[in-house]
Parts: sequence; structure tokens; C-alpha cells
Amino acid sequence: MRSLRTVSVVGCHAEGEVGDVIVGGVLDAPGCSSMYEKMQYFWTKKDSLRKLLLNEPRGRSSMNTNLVLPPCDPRADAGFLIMESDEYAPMSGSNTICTATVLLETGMIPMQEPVTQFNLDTAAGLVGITAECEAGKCKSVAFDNVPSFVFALDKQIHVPGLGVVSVDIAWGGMMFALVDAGACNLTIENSQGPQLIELGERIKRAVQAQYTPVHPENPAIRGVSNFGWTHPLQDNGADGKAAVNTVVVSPGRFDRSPCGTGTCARMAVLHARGQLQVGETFRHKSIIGTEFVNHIRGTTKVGEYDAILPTVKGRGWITGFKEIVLDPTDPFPEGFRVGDQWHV
Ligand SMILES: O=C(O)[C@H]1NCC[C@@H]1O
Repeated sequence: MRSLRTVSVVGCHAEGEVGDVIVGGVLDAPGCSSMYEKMQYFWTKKDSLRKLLLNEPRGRSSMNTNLVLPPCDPRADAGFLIMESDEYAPMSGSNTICTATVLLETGMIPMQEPVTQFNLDTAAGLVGITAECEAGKCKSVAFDNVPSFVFALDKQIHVPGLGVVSVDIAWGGMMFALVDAGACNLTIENSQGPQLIELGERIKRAVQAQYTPVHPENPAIRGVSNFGWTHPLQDNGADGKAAVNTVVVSPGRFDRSPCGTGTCARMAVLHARGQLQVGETFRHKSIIGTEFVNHIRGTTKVGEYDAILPTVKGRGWITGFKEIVLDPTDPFPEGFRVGDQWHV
């Protein structure tokens, strides 16, 4: 067998969402002073790597791959970049949990039981990790995400073929448009999958055409890229507050996890509406019934915006160890997408 390149990958999922982790075979981005610059380097100069790994036949529509790199922030123990099907994400919750789990369980970051704490550098900023560890297993990963905030509540968006829809727009490490599923006569369940996907993508495109949020600290981060369907918040007393959601990840498939960045965007919206206070437990559930357990640590400001400091906790599991290769005669060096599985 011949190979143009070999990439070492540890397979992983967090609460159902695949977040494989590249641990070897890819060199660092040269001359960058931030993870955001490294992200831009890979996106503009090395994007064939993302396509090779995420498109078929090596990938599938519902997966992500993370690239571990040296950090730029001296406070961080490692850096990583997040590759998704249609973009590099500045930050991602499920991918942070996968990356932290792999770093600890492969020994790239020394595991200390019962708790290991370290920092990861991301394109959105520094993220603090607190991992519960026992007998060599990383049992849970809590991450202190970047400050999250609301751009607009109840933004009235005209959606072709549907009419006016009320949309909340918030940053949680990615830009989200959030819509109450009930307001569109939908329920978050697999039997309504096709409608949730089609309408979610349609509303997202309408938002993109009518409103462009810009991150005040990095104006290059602009525009909504993710759409989330929400169910109303439930108050379960001593067990905390809870809600079901599903995020439609581009180009049109469900996040299998409760979506960490979407969870932070939702907590920012709930806090802005007075429905979730600092310190209260918020259990966010996915379409497959998995859960992130979350809270707001405090509040701050980002530019002119009132922001929350969110913490998200979930679990990751290693699924395998793979050597990805590219034979020089393979006719699909950047893979391909097919209309049965991909919204092409
Ligand atoms: O947990 C999250 O934030 C994400 N999961 C896949 C898509 C989002 O990046």
C-alpha cells in the first residue's frame, strides 16, 4: 500500500456526538500568534485535510474532527482546532469534551485522580477543563466556556413560505439562531426529523439574509452558522431546571449531543429573560436523550453586551484508534457527499 499521507486519529464521542481527535501526522500552523490565526491557516491553506476526514468515504455527515496543536496562550496546556462538515468552529462543547477525554486517556495530558484541571486554547479563547477521573477513565468533563451573550431576543424574521418567526440570536462559542419548536407546530422527536431539518435550515438561511451578528472582540466572527430548536424550560425543583433541544448542524443534520455551544447560547437567553439565575442547575437534553449538566458561574461584559460565564458538563468515550491514509490513486482525495445522507 502507498499513502500520500497518514493521519493518526483517536475516535471519540461525547453524549452521542462524534468528535474524533487527530493526535499525529499533521504539522502545526507556522507563524501564528493565536488559535484563531491557526484556524484561518488550516481553513484557507489546508482545507483538504478537513474534507478528507469528514466527507465520505472516511467520514459521514454526523461527525467532527479535532486537531490537537501547541497552544498560543501561555496559560494553556494544549490547543485544538474544531473541524465540522461546513466550517471550522471557533469553539464546540461536544468536541471540547472529546478532546479533553482523549488527551487524558492517552496520557498526552497527565491524569490526576480524582480531578484533573487544565486549560485548552481554542479559536474562541481560553477554556478551563475540570475532569473527574477514576481508575484511568475520564468520567466527566466540565468546561468553563468563553463568555456567552444575547444579540437579540424575539427578532422578527420573515421566512419564505412560513411567515414571520420569532428568533433569539446568541453567541455561545458559535453563533446561534434559536426558535421554539412549538411556535412552528413541531415537537423535538425523531419522527419529525425531516420537518425539523428542512425548516431549521430554511429559518437559518432567512436569518443569515436579514441579520448579521458580529462578535465585538473579534469582528471576523460574524453571522449565524447554527440553528437550534428549543422546548420550554421546565422547573424540576431540587433537580434543577431542564429543557430539550436539538441543534441543526450544517449542512442539515442533528447534533447527537445536547450541543455545548448551543447550551451556552440558550443559558444566555434564559438568563436575559430572567428564567435562569447564576448557580442554578440547567439540564439540557439532546434528541437521543443524552444530557449536559450546566450552570452559570457569574456574569461579565463583552463589549456592550451583558454576558454570562457558562459551565457545561458531559461525558466522552473513546471508540477506536485509526490510521487514516490517502492512496495516490484514490479518485476522491477530498471525499464526496451524496444526497441520501447530505443536504447537498
Ligand atoms: O457541542 C457543540 O457545541 C457542538 N456539537 C457539534 C456541533 C457543535 O459544535
